[in-house]
Amino acid sequence: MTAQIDETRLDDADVLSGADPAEMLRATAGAGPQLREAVSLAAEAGLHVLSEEIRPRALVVAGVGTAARTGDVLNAVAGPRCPVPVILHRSRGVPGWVGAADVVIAVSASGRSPEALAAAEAAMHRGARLVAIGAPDSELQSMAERARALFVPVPRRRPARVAFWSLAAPVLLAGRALGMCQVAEADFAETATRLDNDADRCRPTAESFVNEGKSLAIELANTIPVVWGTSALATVAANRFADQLAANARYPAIAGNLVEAGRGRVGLIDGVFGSLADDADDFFADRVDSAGTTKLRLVLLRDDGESEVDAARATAIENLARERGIGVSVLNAEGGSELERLASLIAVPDFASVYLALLHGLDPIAVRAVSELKERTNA
Ligand SMILES: O=P(O)(O)OC[C@H]1O[C@](O)(CO)[C@@H](O)[C@@H]1O
Repeated sequence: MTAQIDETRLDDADVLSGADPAEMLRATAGAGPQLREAVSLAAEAGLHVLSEEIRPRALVVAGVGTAARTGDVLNAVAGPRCPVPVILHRSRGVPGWVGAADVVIAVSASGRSPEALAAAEAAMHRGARLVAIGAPDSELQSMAERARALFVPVPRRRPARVAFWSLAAPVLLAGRALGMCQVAEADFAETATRLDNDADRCRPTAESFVNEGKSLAIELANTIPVVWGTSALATVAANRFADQLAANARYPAIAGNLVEAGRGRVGLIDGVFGSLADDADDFFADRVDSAGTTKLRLVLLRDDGESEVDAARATAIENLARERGIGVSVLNAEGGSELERLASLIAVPDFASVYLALLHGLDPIAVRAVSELKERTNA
């Protein structure tokens, strides 16, 4: 059964502000200024000194949730020519092989996730070069000071997922200083401008028919989103979208790379949430409680960086889905640099996840289940 929705809610300013008491829309619109601020905070923190050091054997990005996504961003922007492996570590501590030849970047917006703190501590004991990124005056900052490590402050923003660019920029700048990726100052500036422009296009006062954030939310309403990226970079954006759909809108979403999708997951389109959902509609046609069945919606995040094979796969999967009556939304990356293209695939989906929450009358910030889980596990 699907939930009743009233699309006009999204074009009613009172409804939007009433359902968004902690102003998630405003926070989402601040992505551009946030990126500019993060670049200058990272410069003040002196990350450039890393360029004077010997290139590490490996770089470990340690953290959870949004903090961990920053490692995906570095990997995607650095691309396949990256001379140093970037390893994401999402549990406490660091991998057993980490030693003095490695760099550990501990990332935590609050500066207190047990995973990032344990990683910072382990890096200290193993003699690895530590860089810490997180809230000022936090446990992570104290630990960085004890270790005489570089520390980049991240202005406190709640929830942590809003701080995506504050966390990602210093990780990229550390990667650049270590000779792992090339991101020019102009790339950051142009990316911030793109984020500003996308925020303007998705602003609450722009009506649904001209507002891609709202229209994507409406397309996804009452569906199970399946978000596939056609390149490594687009896959980072796909995973970020799934994170945002879960946390902001409480929607389950499947995300990944099109290559993997083509090796098995594409079978979803023939299942009970795919083409069989139409038969279920017929079956329930006479029942009063039937308000339509939940069906997949395919979201393709496409990028000029995709290979010819991936482009052909994307078109084929799009057609297969449409032939089965499954709706498809396609977003194309725009911009010159990897960073800007990534941002172009993150900005509108970020807004869509917030508008989808508001469409259902859900506060996008207060996620009760997360708070309850933390209380019950003291985490
Ligand atoms: O970046 P932090 O503060 O370490 O938080 C890690 C993750 O934990 C959460 O707060 C959920 O518990 C996420 O929102 C966040 O990405």
